[in-house]
Amino acid sequence: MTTRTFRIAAIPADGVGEEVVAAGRAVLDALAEGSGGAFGFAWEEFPWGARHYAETGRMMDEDGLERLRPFDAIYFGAVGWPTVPDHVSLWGLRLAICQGFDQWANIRPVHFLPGVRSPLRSADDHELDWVVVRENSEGEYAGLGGRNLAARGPGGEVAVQSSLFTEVGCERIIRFAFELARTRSRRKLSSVTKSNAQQYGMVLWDEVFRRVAAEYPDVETESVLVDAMSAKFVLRPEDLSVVVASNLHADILSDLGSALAGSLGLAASANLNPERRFPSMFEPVHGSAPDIAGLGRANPIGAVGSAALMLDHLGLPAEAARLHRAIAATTAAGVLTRDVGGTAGTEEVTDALIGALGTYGTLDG
Ligand SMILES: NC(=O)C1=CN([C@@H]2O[C@H](COP(=O)(O)OP(=O)(O)OC[C@H]3O[C@@H](n4cnc5c(N)ncnc54)[C@H](O)[C@@H]3O)[C@@H](O)[C@H]2O)C=CC1
Ligand SMILES: CC(=O)C(=O)O
Ligand SMILES: [K+]
Ligand SMILES: [Mn+2]
Repeated sequence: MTTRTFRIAAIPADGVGEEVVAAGRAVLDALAEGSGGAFGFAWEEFPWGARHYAETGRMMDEDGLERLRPFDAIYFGAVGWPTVPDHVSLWGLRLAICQGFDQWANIRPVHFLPGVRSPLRSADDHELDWVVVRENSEGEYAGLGGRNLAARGPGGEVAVQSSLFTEVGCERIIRFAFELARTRSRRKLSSVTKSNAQQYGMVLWDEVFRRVAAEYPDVETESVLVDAMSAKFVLRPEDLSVVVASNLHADILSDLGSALAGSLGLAASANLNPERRFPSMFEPVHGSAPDIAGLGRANPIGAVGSAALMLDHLGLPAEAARLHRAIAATTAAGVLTRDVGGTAGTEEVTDALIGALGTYGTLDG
């Protein structure tokens, strides 16, 4: 049998990023070992993050993007630590990679897991299953603006932070979301907007949504203002399937969604360059969680779910499904970290996931 070896760049970065990336790597290596040599991972780990910044003055090396470019995928933890201003660390690493590699589609699924109690208690019996599709290249995170102290003197500083909405940028993410909606049992796409207050960018977004929607008559659509959508996430979660939103709106809504599923520690994400001109990057939705970092308590499921999204992207859908089954078997067995009401540590959950791969994982995979 020939072995397909995938070259993966691991960037654990800061805080719990280190713990959950180690967990994800262990689970992926166990999966590869169980494949009987069909595939394997060649890892290279990059020590970028806040510690690297303290040593070098940079979050990542100057030639970082060039060095990452040949990899099949990037497996990322989380960036940010109290020693570095958050806007410096975020722009120096995660946004530098996402925008530098035109990873314009950020996929963030939310679903219930057996054995994990959602704060939406009445919804626990429903199949809650959404995908938030986040515009990941422009919008409110275009980095456009400036600060001007000189013009108005001390105490009068002015800052401008502009959003950029391009027709091309709106269309590609909205079309991507329609295509995704078509693959799901509930063919519905909800567009998140704020065009009542933001009369330029969000109105363009709405117009593109309506125009593209005409090409997908088989997909049910709705356009919902972001404030109302946040209420709908809580009150009518079963009415959502695919939700497409701007960079900022989807950032906020995806944290809300993962909290409603039980914890931020559960949520997975993929930063995709759909044209595959550049490597895509897979990371849990959560940040570096300085409040629990280093204690061995981080929930690894968001990072492991992100590894499943990476397997799908690498053309290994059966292996991705196997990983999802191992996650569900582990939570159903009550092996849970503290954030979801259990007592297990990161390593215990990781061991249970690896064990589940060997038993439940092979049922029909
Ligand atoms: N993509 C990225 O790398 C992101 C980085 N950040 C950065 O992370 C740092 C901390 O940001 P916060 O606002 O505190 O958000 P956070 O997501 O790191 O933490 C929010 C809350 O969720 C909990 N939590 C997060 N991940 C968890 C896990 N795996 N298991 C159990 N509990 C978990 C934390 O303990 C905390 O109470 C900041 O520097 C921020 O800029 C924040 C979000 C995303
Ligand atoms: C930066 C951040 O919060 C995110 O990418 O989700
Ligand atoms: K992250
Ligand atoms: Mn976020």
